[in-house]
Amino acid sequence: MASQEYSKELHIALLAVQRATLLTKSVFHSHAKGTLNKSDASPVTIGDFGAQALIIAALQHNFPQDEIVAEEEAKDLRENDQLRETVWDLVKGASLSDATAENELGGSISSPEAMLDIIDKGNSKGGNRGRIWAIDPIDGTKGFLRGGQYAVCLGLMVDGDVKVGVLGCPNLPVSDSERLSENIGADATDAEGKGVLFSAVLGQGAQSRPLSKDTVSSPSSIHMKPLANISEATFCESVEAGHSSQGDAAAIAQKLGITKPSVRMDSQAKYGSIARGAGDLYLRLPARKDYVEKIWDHAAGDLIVREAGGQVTDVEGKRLDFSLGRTLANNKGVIAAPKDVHGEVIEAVKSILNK
Ligand SMILES: Nc1ncnc2c1ncn2[C@@H]1O[C@H](COP(=O)(O)OS(=O)(=O)O)[C@@H](OP(=O)(O)O)[C@H]1O
Ligand SMILES: [Mg+2]
Ligand SMILES: [Mg+2]
Ligand SMILES: [Mg+2]
Repeated sequence: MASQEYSKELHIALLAVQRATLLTKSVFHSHAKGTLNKSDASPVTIGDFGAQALIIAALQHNFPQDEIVAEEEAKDLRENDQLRETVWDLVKGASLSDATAENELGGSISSPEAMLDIIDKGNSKGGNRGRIWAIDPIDGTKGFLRGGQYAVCLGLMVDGDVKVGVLGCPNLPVSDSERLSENIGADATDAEGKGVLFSAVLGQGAQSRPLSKDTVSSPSSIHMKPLANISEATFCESVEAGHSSQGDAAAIAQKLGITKPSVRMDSQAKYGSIARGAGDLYLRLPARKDYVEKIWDHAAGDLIVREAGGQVTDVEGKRLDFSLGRTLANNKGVIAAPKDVHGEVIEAVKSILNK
């Protein structure tokens, strides 16, 4: 069989996300989390730094010419010896149990200094030319800290268009058929039956597979759930009220006749959940006028939902534009829904937001 376009990129992305996701799980279970507050008051942990180092190392080994846009930088680790050592201890011990898979990722990083330089390789400005990977080593860091939902996120853009996307969600159920419940955001655990990788390649559909400790497991195709009536929909939104205008979300739901309470969960696990039909809609309404969304918070999820039969736009109905640099400078908010009802949702969104 002729290999499909982007098959190597997908394979490496799956392995890299899997290895990094396992590192974040080990941080959750056995380490002090080394939490710092960044200048925007959001948290970053040793898990964020470690996962970013592992993913970039794997990309550099396989695709040395590619550029990388990643959320974190090594500055705090350069200034704090103890923090650097803690992250290094984690990173040097992280490997997939399958030797072939680990080899494909280039094996371990050689030294703490090399690790810092690797983390800082995620400083590309992004843009509309060439191959650029977008990495969010832990999306939903607050969810991660409280044992809720979070995701390790990786997307490949070529000339500003997302071609490959992978999400590692260790606290979501493996099963695609389990519908979302209200407490999934707060009470998630990575007990038996939990841990899933979502992926998509443009034009080739979307898939899920169980998170494993060695090589990647075999996939199942995922699809958004057909909605006979929009009023039956379950919609997802952010946990933090400050990230999304939840009063407006409730008004939009009411306008659409939706009576079920929203499911609040952190991270791109929201995109994965609707792509597999566990939920139906994702509403992310702009709350703070000055907040501009980052490409690493949406690249993989946008593609996975579209390849599962959904449409993803901003609140005005414009497709997300990943070609403008590190941010979605031309978009406000995100509305993701099955293709055939997306227009109806946008009309409701506009009617509430324009009031
Ligand atoms: N003010 C504001 N408005 C909107 N979005 C913001 C804001 N501040 C931060 N962020 C980014 O949101 C990422 C987490 O999004 P979530 O949907 O998981 O939000 S929430 O945690 O459920 O509130 C989170 O990603 P991580 O930093 O990777 O956790 C942030 O990049
Ligand atoms: Mg962050
Ligand atoms: Mg994020
Ligand atoms: Mg993050």
